[in-house]
Amino acid sequence: MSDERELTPAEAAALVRVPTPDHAKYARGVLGMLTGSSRYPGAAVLGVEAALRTGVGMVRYLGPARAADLVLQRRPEAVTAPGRVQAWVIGSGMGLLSAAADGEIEEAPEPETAERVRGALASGHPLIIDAGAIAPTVLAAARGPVIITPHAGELARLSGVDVAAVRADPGAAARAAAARFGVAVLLKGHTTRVVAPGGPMLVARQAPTWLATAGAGDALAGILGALTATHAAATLAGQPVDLPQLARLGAAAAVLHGLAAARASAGGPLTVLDLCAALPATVAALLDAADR
Ligand SMILES: NC(=O)C1=CN([C@@H]2O[C@H](COP(=O)(O)OP(=O)(O)OC[C@H]3O[C@@H](n4cnc5c(N)ncnc54)[C@H](O)[C@@H]3O)[C@@H](O)[C@H]2O)[C@@H](O)CC1
Ligand SMILES: Nc1ncnc2c1ncn2[C@@H]1O[C@H](COP(=O)(O)OP(=O)(O)O)[C@@H](O)[C@H]1O
Repeated sequence: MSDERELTPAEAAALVRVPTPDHAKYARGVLGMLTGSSRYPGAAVLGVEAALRTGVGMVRYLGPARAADLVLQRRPEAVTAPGRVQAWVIGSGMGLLSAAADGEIEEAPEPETAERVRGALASGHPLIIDAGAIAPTVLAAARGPVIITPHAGELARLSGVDVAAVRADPGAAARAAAARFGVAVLLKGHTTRVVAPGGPMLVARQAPTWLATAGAGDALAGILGALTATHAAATLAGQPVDLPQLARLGAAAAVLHGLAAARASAGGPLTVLDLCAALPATVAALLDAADR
């Protein structure tokens, strides 16, 4: 018997924090992004674009200089100066990061970026860990609650198993990694599965197959980052961003991502920037439907 359960659009809508009249940018939430590299600067641009269009008080983009220039060209709203942050996205478009037991990052595009990654891992804030940062040593250095966002290949690498084993039973592979590493796991694919250790298996299936396109995962990390930062900013009044809540936010991000992809696709191909452009109307439609 499958223990999978689809997160409904109404549940996803309930996880979107709508700003109230007394909200200013810091109260809405600040997302820090350590993404991109000179090899993959586009991943930084896509993640920032997706986060801003999902809705957040501020994005601080703190990755390497070339990527920062491109991010600012596309999105002058992004702030590239360090400062207050309530949640972090780390890893999309970065090389393989590995942290030694003492928290030392051995490989990173630039020393300043490595230092910032160390700081983010030690901050205690919720962490969305993507792509090359999905490594046991990085997870061991993380102090805050973590959700990882692997595709099947990245989950296989993390778990030390063959990708065929992940594909044969993706739910079991995600659940095993969650238990082993003490993190929430969002395993991407046509069906995206999200699970926290010992929690229910939440799934999202809204995405059209046209979504299998380079950079789609970078946008998903940005969407999840925005949802997480807005919740982390409200922790005192609301539910803490613990692992079960991170899993719910992950499933809500996957629902939004899939619905925005469907809206952008309209039955045909889409680009990731098309998906991002469709996010505000997708959020509005989700909230509108939940209101009725
Ligand atoms: N415009 C950009 O800057 C882009 C940057 N990207 C970044 O590129 C880096 C590498 O991404 P990839 O892991 O896709 O790299 P690769 O395409 O180099 O793949 C690495 C390995 O993972 C396997 N793999 C890839 N997708 C898989 C899947 N869905 N299931 C099973 N195995 C899979 C590949 O076969 C390969 O063995 C990441 O940091 C990513 O964030 C990508 O998101 C593409 C767009
Ligand atoms: N066949 C598919 N149908 C629908 N969505 C898919 C399919 N394959 C992949 N996706 C989605 O596309 C995105 C790809 O992310 P990822 O593998 O990280 O690629 P990239 O690193 O190029 O961004 C994920 O959100 C995943 O759920």
